[in-house]
Amino acid sequence: MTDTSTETTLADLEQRASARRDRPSYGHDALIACDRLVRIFSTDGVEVQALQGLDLLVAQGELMALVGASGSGKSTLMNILAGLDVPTAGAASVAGCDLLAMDAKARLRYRRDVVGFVWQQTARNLLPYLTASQNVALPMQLRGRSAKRAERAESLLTMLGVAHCKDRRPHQMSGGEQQRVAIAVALANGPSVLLADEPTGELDSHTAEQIFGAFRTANEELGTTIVIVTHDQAVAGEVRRTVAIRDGRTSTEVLRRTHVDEATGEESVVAREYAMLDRAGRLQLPAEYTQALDMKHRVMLELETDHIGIWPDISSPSGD
Ligand SMILES: Nc1ncnc2c1ncn2[C@@H]1O[C@H](COP(=O)(O)OP(=O)(O)OP(=O)(O)O)[C@@H](O)[C@H]1O
Repeated sequence: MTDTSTETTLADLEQRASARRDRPSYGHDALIACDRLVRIFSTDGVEVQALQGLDLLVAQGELMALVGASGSGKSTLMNILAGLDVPTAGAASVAGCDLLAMDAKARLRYRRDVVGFVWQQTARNLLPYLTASQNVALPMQLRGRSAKRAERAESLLTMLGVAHCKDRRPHQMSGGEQQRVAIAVALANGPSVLLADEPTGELDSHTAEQIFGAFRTANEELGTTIVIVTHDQAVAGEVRRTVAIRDGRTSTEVLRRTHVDEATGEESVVAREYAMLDRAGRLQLPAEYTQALDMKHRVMLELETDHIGIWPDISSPSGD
């Protein structure tokens, strides 16, 4: 006699297929969604895999930082998100724009209206022969906006604390003032996302703090989603979420939340580090952890009710 209870019927298969179809896609509710992003550069027959299947989700209204060693892929990712470069494989979308499918016209519109960027080199952000106000008005002019350009430029400069620079050209401003004007330029057309690649790299720590304050103001007052690449630990420590990139992939993430002591009412920021788990179940263990326990090619796993234990392979003493 056959056991019909374990048999899969055609109806079961159809139901499973339709459940898979109806499942929300990866990152469907995120403003920025990078899914297994790959970028390979080929120069003189040598291939460099700058991004090796990077996953990243950023929610609307977030202010977050990206950190990582030199060469880990941060600028490559930023250039892709800025619409200046195209990934080799994977998927990436920002505010509903598919970054792999845009034609030249859509790409231009994307760079003008959807994203704003601030670069490390202060000189790259502003035109030297225009005043601060004219620099901020320029993106609006290029978009064909004729009314209230000067008014909006002035209100952005005021919001970022550099109204006193409105009639000055870049060489008449300090590095910090130039970067704050650069943030105003990036915000001119009301982008959904502001990207900043090492915006405080050329500045001292006090000025860097002021620049970070300007990003926070933009985030809080305009609701702009902001992603900042930084080497600056002080900047990274100011945001709620810092994602670390290692070898072209997101590896760990630090989340910070405000804790209020019940007895004293005192507020403190509690930071917690997490490892990233991708959809295939891959986990990157921090090198310090694996080295401390001499974990090499294999580890033992055990599923407990509320956690998974990971042990070194004791079957061979060296783990080899
Ligand atoms: N246009 C290019 N052609 C060839 N290789 C490139 C190119 N751009 C980046 N790379 C390589 O890709 C890898 C990642 O570079 P990327 O500039 O994204 O790193 P990064 O994390 O921004 O580094 P840094 O902090 O030093 O700016 C590096 O190995 C780099 O040499």
